[in-house]
Amino acid sequence: MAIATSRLLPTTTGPASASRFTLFSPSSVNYSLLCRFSSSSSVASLQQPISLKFVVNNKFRNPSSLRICSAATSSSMRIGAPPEMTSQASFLDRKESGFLHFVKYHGLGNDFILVDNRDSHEPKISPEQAVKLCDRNFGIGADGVIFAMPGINGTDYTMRIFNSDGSEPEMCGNGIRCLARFIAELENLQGKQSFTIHTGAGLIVPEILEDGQVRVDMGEPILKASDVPTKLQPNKDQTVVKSKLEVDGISWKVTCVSMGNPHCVTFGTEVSENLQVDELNLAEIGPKFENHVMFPARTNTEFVQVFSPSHLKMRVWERGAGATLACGTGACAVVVAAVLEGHAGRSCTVDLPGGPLQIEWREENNRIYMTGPAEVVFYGSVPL
Ligand SMILES: N[C@H](CCC[C@H](N)C(=O)O)C(=O)O
Repeated sequence: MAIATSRLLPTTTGPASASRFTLFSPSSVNYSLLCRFSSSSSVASLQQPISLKFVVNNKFRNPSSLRICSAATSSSMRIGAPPEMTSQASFLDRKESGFLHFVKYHGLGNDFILVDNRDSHEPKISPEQAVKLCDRNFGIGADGVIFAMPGINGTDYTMRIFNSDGSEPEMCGNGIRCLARFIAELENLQGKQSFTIHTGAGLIVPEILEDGQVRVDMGEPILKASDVPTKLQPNKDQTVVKSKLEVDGISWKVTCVSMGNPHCVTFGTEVSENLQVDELNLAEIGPKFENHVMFPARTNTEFVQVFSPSHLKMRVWERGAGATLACGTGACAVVVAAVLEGHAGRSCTVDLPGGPLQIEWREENNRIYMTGPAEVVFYGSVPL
């Protein structure tokens, strides 16, 4: 009997006895469950279907039985999967109509709903549906929805992505690492793999490494002001490096870089270059950069602190997603800006709130390489 281990993650912060769990069961079946909570001796016997959210350490492939070891309880619980779940068919093969079957992934906490869209170049859901599904209270909760689609012009696959506000960006660094791992799972591929992915930023090549991390050739940075795009007055070489941007009466020094999507990188203001990023009120200042008139396509904004020429710390306010725990294209733009402004070398560790990324801007080919994790959070189905 296959035992898939998992951990319960209470989705509420209330006392353990009040923990509520949400499972997106791969079908409409819910589970009845007997729960013992460590904070009370009474056994809460819940006969009506409730649901659980759990992190499945193994693939949800043959869950003839699941042992649930709850973080909220000291005891383990056993639930039986409904009959149809015990077939060899993997959850990933489910195709019931009227439901969206998805896998939730995250790259350093920048989280996405991944959809197997290999049968069509048309996304399975609309931007409006993506907004609803990304809602962290009324939906699944995510920074965006990513579609694995058939390749174009000889690439293995195509990636399209909707931000949580429904807008469609050209590229997503953390997202393409998650997409690579998702594709490997769909194709049942183990070990080192690399894929050619057509994106709005052109050809991107993620490679799954032996240790499960993903290294991505993110292509070349775009520095020409009109291509970022930004309306800021460019320097003689058409780039915007350490230029002045007025936001709410404060003069920021910014460098603008596109990784297929626009980025405005700042290390500080005209008055103080030594930014303490943890002190920033992103919710207050982020939207003013994102929607600034100088960025006709809006912009992602990265606020950077320099620890050393090879160690940077950043926080990000993303276009169409707000403050996220990580931004892969943003980390790449940050290293480019740090080199151009003379703060750092071409190989850096970039600390993000969700964890570190390794970024290298190679001089010999002008391409940027990003290395970082991509993890499954849970599998689910949601009625459309
Ligand atoms: N919100 C971004 C797309 C996602 C980028 C970020 N999540 C990454 O990892 O690169 C934009 O509208 O350009």
